[in-house]
Amino acid sequence: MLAFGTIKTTVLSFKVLKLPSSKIEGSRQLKCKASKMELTITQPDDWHLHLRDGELLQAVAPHSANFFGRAIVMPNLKPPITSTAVAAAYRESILKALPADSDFSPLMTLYLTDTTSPREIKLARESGVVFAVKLYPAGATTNSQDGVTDLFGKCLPVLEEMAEQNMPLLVHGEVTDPNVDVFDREKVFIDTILQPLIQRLPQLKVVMEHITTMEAVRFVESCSYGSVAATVTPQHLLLNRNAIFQGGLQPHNYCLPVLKREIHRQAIVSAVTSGNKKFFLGTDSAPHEKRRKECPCGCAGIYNAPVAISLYAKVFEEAGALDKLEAFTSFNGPDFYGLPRNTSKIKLTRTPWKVPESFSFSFGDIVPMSAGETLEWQPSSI
Ligand SMILES: NC(=O)N[C@@H](CC(=O)O)C(=O)O
Ligand SMILES: [Zn+2]
Ligand SMILES: [Zn+2]
Repeated sequence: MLAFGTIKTTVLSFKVLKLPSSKIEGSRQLKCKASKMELTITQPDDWHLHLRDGELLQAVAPHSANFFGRAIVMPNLKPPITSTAVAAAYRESILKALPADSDFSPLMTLYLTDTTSPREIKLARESGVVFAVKLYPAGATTNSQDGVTDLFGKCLPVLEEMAEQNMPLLVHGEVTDPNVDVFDREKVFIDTILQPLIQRLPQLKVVMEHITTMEAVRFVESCSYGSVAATVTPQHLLLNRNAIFQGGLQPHNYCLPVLKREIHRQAIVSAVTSGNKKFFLGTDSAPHEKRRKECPCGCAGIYNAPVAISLYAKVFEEAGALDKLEAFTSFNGPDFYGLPRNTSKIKLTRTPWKVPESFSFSFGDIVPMSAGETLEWQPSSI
């Protein structure tokens, strides 16, 4: 796996110590010593998470519940979560999969199809358990075969109802036209779907999920605050497309949208570490069994739940922007969704720890992002 730049402990400590206290949200929370450093932040939420179902859900839910307060749970199960009733049942099974003392709160989403009705959106809003609707262009990614074939042709009444109900639309922003190069699919989606959509329905709240390009950064920056935002994954902040081919084919670095060139990675890092409130944490942690990744026609998706907070801290540290980490992990998301910020805190300690090569379960193994690597920051609850 590629690492861009090294962690410069002395430089970092110097930078943090030098920050004017007015620039550090709750500067008393940053305690620096020469060799050890500790950071206390409001508990983060994950605004894009795949928890799956069945034994996979049982296996992965505790990893997210360890340090995240809430998560927007993706609906791309088989069959997909297309109604509020099914979303409520799925929520119950997630709660059952959590450790007994967990306060983790799953925020459910509906999977938009060509036949979703405006009435379903009303039901979703009234339920209090559904917080967004997810657009998968049919064929764009894992379990998207029931997704939308023609957004403007089939879904306008539903989108109008969503705007009315203040129900956010979350988008997997890639076109599926096989003639469009796989590295250009996000950019073309912005030009042909997203721009026209926000022009047509400026009231609709849209989250561009897992952005991967400088064009997406610019698009989100150009939209007004509160109408369009973006989630950002650890992999799109830390890796460029070389990581898919480094020393041989690396299936555990394959996700969708696919990793892009280094200039795109840098644009995303600049955007999130600038403190812009339109960008927030969404891991897109997407577990697949090892044998479904390491095979011909392997699945897209990176399992990063166990390492995500450490990796985000690494990105902000390398950019000299640890003072902006908390807003990205814990404020910008709830502010955009109109939800309260968490009140509990977590601690990040500079305690190097080795990421397991894999997690073993009765049904098989799951390989996490950064498997076998040593990470500097270790989260713990307070
Ligand atoms: N990101 C991925 O590569 N895969 C996700 C689907 C998605 O978020 O597009 C999955 O569900 O496996
Ligand atoms: Zn996606
Ligand atoms: Zn996803």
